[in-house]
Amino acid sequence: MSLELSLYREVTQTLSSSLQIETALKACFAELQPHFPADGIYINLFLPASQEIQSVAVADANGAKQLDRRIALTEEMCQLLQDPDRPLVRILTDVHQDPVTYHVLSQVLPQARSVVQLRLKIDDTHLGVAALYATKEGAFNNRHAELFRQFKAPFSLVTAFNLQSRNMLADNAHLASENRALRRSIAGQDEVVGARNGLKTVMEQVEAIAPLESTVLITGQTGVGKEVIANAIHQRSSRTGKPFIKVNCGAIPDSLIDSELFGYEKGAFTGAEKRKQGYFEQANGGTIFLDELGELPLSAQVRLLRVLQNRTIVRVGGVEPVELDIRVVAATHRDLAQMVQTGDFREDLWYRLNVFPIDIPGLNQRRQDIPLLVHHFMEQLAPRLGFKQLPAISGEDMMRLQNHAWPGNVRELVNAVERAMIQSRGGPLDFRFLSCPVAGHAIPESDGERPVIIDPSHATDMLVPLDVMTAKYMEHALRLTGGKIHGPGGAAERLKIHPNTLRSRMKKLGLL
Ligand SMILES: Nc1ncnc2c1ncn2[C@@H]1O[C@H](COP(=O)(O)OP(=O)(O)OP(=O)(O)O)[C@@H](O)[C@H]1O
Repeated sequence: MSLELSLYREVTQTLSSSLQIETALKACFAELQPHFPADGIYINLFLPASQEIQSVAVADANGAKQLDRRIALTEEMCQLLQDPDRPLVRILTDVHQDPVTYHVLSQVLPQARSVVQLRLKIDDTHLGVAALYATKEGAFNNRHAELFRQFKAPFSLVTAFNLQSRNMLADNAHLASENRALRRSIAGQDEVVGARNGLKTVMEQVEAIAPLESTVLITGQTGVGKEVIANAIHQRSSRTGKPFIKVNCGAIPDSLIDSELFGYEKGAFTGAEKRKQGYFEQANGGTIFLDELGELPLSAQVRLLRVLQNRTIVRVGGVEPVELDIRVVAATHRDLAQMVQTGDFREDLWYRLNVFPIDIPGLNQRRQDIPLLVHHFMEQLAPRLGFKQLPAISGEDMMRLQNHAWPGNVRELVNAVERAMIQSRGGPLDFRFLSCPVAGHAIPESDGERPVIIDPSHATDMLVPLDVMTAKYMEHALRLTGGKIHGPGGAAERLKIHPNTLRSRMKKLGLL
């Protein structure tokens, strides 16, 4: 058998010996080395779409590596490469002889001084080059070029397949990331955990009202998920993508309500150095979410009513009305109908807001959602708390969670899951700190350690107004905190309400 033929057989076999191009290239170089004064071999691909050369793999006597280096080409270089008259095999006694080769090799193989290059083509498509290189100039002659020429087909095939599988892998990675993004966006829509279970009726109302422009009033206890539902309405409306501005009405001091809600003109008051937009203007085109609406003082209620009626605002210190395109979603944990009766809430405003009320049941009325919620919060918290995989929860502890009273609703559940994850030592989560069963109406004190028994059956038939009861309880809380309202250990923290809300209620109840 001639030298050419036996070499061709060996090289073809080694090139097809591995799916790893660098492994195949290394074995191939071992076969070629005795016949060429070469120090190494490389394969480069031409990527016409991005006008780049992709350096794919390189091998020498010491080893081989897969590269993924991309080198940008000029328009002129691309034209040179695609020139049909570019020879199939070329010897460059000095790499400077060819501008494209020099441009590429100076970046990926700066030690190469001379090369014998084989152009890789399939069906007239220029794929790139396979080349032997030497670290000295003028290493190759015509005999080497002729010997190398016969490998055009095997090198082209191997390169084409490698290119195809690389593209497939890249496509797969791209599809996988698209898939993840889609899942995330679907999850975004379904962020409401329990939408098909305990919140099914609520979500039916959300789906029905979201596409309309109607004002919505969301009611439910603190921490029950009112903001989550307000968000779901916005996301499912035509205003999605536009601003969703949340205003905690209970957190704005009375004296600032007007300027915060409606903005102010330059010079409206001392310190008003330039015009400022209020929450309503910021929400223009989108949705304004008025949380803790029951805390809004009567004076601000009048102005809110005017906005709802006219869809215009006037900035503090201004005269011109500003037209707004706005959807109002309001929420409260208070009984507005009752407040209307006691004169604390304007009846006309209540009628305007109460167009489409959505009441969210407390967590203790939808215990079937608890496992789903726990899983959801574990997934949410895991990255921040450094969990590589989700911790387990024993059946006993899941029972404990399902039997707990949850006076703080979903917010309390989030906190309990976070606390259990922080305390976990790699084993299943331990929820023994929630030691109060439902039946006794025992609820944990805000420090979560000791259960407090609240047993209404000990009350007499003589009921006192709820405000009196609330005032007594607040006084009790202030005694325990030594009069401290806000900050760590303050009454607001222990009663789990915002300090401003506590202050405004104390004011209303005559405690301040
Ligand atoms: N159905 C739900 N799905 C996912 N997360 C929820 C759900 N309900 C509540 N949460 C989470 O529970 C916490 C409290 O919810 P949210 O702030 O919506 O309650 P809220 O009723 O508006 O509270 P507040 O009355 O204090 O304003 C948030 O962290 C929220 O993400």
